[in-house]
Amino acid sequence: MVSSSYSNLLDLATGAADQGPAPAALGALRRRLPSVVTTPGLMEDSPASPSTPSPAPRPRTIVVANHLPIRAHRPASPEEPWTFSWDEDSLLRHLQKSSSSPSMEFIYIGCLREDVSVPEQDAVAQALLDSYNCVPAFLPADTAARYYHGFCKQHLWPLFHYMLPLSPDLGGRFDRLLWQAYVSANKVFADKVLEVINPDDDFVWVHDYHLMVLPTFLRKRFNRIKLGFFLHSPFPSSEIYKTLPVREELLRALLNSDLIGFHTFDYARHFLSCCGRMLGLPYESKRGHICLEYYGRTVSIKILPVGVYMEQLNAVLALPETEAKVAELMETYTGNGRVVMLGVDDMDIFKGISLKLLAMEELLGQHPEWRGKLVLVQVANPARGRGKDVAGVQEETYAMVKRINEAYGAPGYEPVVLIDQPLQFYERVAYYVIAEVCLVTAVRDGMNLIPYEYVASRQGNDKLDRILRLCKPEEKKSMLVVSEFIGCSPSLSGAIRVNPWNIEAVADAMECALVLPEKEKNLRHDKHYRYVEKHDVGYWANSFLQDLERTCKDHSNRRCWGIGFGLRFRVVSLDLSFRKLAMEHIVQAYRRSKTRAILLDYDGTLMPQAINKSPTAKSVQILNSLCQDQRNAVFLCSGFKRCTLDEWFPAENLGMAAEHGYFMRAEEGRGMGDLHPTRRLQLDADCKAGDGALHRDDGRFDHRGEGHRARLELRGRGPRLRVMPGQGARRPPRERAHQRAGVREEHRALRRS
Ligand SMILES: O=P(O)(O)OC[C@H]1O[C@H](O[C@H]2O[C@H](CO)[C@@H](O)[C@H](O)[C@H]2O)[C@H](O)[C@@H](O)[C@@H]1O
Repeated sequence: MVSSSYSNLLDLATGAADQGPAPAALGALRRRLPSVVTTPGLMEDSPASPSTPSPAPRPRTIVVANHLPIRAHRPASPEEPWTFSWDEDSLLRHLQKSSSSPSMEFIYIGCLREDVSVPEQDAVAQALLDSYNCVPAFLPADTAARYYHGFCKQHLWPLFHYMLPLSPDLGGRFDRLLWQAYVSANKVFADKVLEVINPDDDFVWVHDYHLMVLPTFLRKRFNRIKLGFFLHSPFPSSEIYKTLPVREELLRALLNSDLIGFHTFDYARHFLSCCGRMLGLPYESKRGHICLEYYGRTVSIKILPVGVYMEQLNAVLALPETEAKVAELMETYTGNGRVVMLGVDDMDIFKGISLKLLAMEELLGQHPEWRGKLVLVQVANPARGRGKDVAGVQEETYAMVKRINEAYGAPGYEPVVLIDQPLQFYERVAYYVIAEVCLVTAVRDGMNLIPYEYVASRQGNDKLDRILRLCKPEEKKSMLVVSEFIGCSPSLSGAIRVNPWNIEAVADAMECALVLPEKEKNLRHDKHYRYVEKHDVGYWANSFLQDLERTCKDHSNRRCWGIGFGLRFRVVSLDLSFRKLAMEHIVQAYRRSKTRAILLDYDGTLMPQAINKSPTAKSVQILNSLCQDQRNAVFLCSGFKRCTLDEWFPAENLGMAAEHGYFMRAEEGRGMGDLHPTRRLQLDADCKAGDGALHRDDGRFDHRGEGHRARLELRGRGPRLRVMPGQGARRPPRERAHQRAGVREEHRALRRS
């Protein structure tokens, strides 16, 4: 299937720059080398003789993310080596541990959270590779700061969470230096992938907004790379996204992936609208999958929210320290007749902690019966970004907690308990176990797994049931109050959904969550638990990787050409049967034929992409002589204005579609000239007057004329005109029949042309 979005087929046809996969020899060499090489040195020959058939390679997925799922421990003295351990809280680690394909090997590429000095880097890289299959990316300190704290945290993160940089104090204005650092950092990650990849066999899975231009670097090197991308943050509405000065670069870079994943339907919808509105790319549904066609490549869209790692949660629930902590918390709270509501959030501007506190204040104000009884335990993890906005959130939180506790507290009773020290995972789980309600009032969050963790923890186990004094499994319950602006919200149909900005409504929802009949709480819990257990992180990862494999299975049946510079690089992919037209074939066919339709494009095809866009005298002369030949129907398509084309191409008998088909001039008696003349003139006249023609964002022009509606579609498979009887003035039946016949004829004429 050939894309309608080729901009320059001549570029493509010169084909010299086929940057397809490495030639066979290089491919074989790469396979003979160990998969990963990080330190220079002599390689031993492969033990297998050339005639020994090599075993089928083990499938590998290279997982690339900003941070490795590793904790690095700095040595006490420079003589000692660094030590490492897995970061058991990392989603990327969970992804591997819950993979359903035991033969799949995972390699991780990412930064360490700790700074490693340049002389130590080789040893650290080797140790990580040998023991953890991890390849660290080391960024120069200034690039790292500008890339992460700069472009990621100051620009992308706020914008993707709907915060516009309206002033230097609010969000911060776009800074091109930070953008350049982002691109450079992505390039460092790309180089690491290129060091380890077996391009014919390996899958690459890139994670999150930190690495959005990485797909372009990778596809540039290996045109047929099997590449997936998952965005963990929200993808904002196109009205927000389009304010980003590098909006097109990021979209085009993502489109160099084969599969792009989002947590929710809305994020995917926003991305697709951006592709439609900013790049003119429509999407389609192919056998139940949403796809975009980008220069002949199929880019699939995956909508699947991530899940929690159930095995780990169950293991932590069974720990003796968890049981001890649960018993301790039961004594502190339940033993004293308290009911706990729980919030667990990073202390950042999008988590809505202060809105939650306002709602708690409102609840206690409106419902005196809860005073002395209800406790909001708010766990606040340290923010991951830095800046005055974070300090502002902290200040406001402390002030509000103080105010509420002063207003409604009593000796031995604090309505709000703020825990702003990092908790161990088992401690957090213990809080989940004893909490009657979990509250998430973030104003924006990509997904947020806190409600899932809470539900799974409330399911608990037999021992915890005894500590909680639950007699029957049916008595298990959990209640969720969640913001409608977070990614997990659509999956939690039993949660009470709130607009976190509506303080009274949140307070009502909190109260409702407390007083709902027990039976109702049991049912909601059961429903959520069944969902959370099934849709765990393994389900998510396996489903993504399966879709990636499916999307890439045709790669070897395509011919690929890389075109475009820098971040405009893209791959044109064509069927294997596609052949470059040879001049002698054209000349022979031209001589043989008696009736010829010659369709020409004037935007970069007939003439080079030049500053002076007017045709050369020679082009005009050739065009004139083509038009003079009675056997030829010549038609010129262009994005230029009609008056400009009229001036440049005075040839008689030349058909023309100006402004990408908005204006059509048919060469009389042929091609477009076969259109029903009255209708065509009427349409043309109306369009000229700007009357009744409506340009839509999806590349369609709708026109309402007397008694008919016309739609000119410029996207997809090329210009198409559909004329339909309208709801306007009704005509007599005979005239209507005549009209329909005319419409059919127009249709046929257009298809022919
Ligand atoms: O702070 P960063 O290092 O830039 O990382 C951003 C966040 O990444 C992770 O959260 C995101 O992915 C989660 C899982 O898909 C999702 O639940 C969450 O909504 C996303 O924001 C990480 O869990 C966060 O701590 C980071 O802030």
